[in-house]
Amino acid sequence: MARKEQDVEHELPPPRCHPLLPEGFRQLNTQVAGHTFEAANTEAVGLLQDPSGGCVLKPMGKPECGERELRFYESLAEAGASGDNDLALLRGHVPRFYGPLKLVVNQRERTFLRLEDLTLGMLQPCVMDIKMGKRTWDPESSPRKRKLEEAKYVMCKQKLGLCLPGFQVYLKDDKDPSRTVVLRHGKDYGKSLSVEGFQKTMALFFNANSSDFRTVRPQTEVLLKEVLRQLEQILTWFRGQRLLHFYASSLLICYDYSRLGSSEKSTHLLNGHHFKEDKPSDWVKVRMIDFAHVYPADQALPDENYIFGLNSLISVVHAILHQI
Ligand SMILES: Nc1ncnc2c1ncn2[C@@H]1O[C@H](COP(=O)(O)OP(=O)(O)OP(=O)(O)O)[C@@H](O)[C@H]1O
Ligand SMILES: O=P(O)(O)O[C@@H]1[C@H](O)[C@H](O)[C@@H](OP(=O)(O)O)[C@H](OP(=O)(O)O)[C@H]1O
Repeated sequence: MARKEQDVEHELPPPRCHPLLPEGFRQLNTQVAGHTFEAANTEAVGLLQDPSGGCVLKPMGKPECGERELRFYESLAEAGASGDNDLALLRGHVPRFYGPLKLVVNQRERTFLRLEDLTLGMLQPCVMDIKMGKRTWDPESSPRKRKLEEAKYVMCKQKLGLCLPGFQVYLKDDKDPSRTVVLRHGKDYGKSLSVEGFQKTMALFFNANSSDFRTVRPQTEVLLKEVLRQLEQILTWFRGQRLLHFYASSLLICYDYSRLGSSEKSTHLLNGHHFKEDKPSDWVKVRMIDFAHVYPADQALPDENYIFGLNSLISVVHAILHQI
């Protein structure tokens, strides 16, 4: 049966401008936050998708930010070759990196970072970008940038060490359960959230408010437990490392709504053979993204700023799990 879908919220509309892109590439229509294409400014560039390569392409933006992010991914690649150190262990928590690529976009050559598409294979991708830490300005920020950052997302950021620049979620339409709706919100919504609003939004994102408990609940529980498992692994990494401090970096939580509806083991077709598979990590991904402001750790101290946000996030997800 054909799936019926409908957009219900339009604060964060799907991209409607038409940048000149090289053949085979398209705008990443699951991009929920960050720098985007703009109809009136051909210099503004968002993320691209290379559907044949299974990757997304992130433009290197402001020179110092782009260079820092490239160096970060390159240092991880080098560490990977040399084994079991903190940098090598971090590779499991970030998208795979396939190197830089020059592309001509809007008639100008730009460099992109090729990254694993975290939504790859998801039929109905739910995506949430959560920016981590009370402090989102880096050690080289001007007093002006620092002030700007401190004035944003104030209600959540200062209490939880978290803020919500954007998300999209598939939901069952309350009025017509045979329909699925897509809800998208951007940074204006995130900036308006109180702590309570943040908690409610998280529950909504995990489809944990659904009145359709009988069918949805078992898989919602699987989803929440898997998110917690991946968050705990990231926390373990942060507790052990003294190398890096992450400012204005995000966690991207992605899951496939189409896997939420059934608690039965799903069967997939591979090379004509059906096989059973029920690995939540296949359809739930929590990864660190956005490394434009990663710095060597000050005095080799742990990144308490990030750890504080991560602990809050774990508490919020735990509370949702216990209330379903
Ligand atoms: N590896 C990925 N796979 C899938 N989607 C991604 C990936 N990386 C980024 N995205 C999407 O792109 C968005 C923006 O990513 P990112 O935060 O890296 O960009 P940015 O322009 O540096 O953001 P900011 O303006 O906060 O600095 C994310 O919210 C997410 O929707
Ligand atoms: O959340 P908002 O209000 O969108 O604010 C943006 C956010 O802080 C981004 O992280 C930052 O990009 P960088 O991380 O690349 O600095 C961007 O700076 P910019 O406008 O100078 O690009 C800000 O505008």
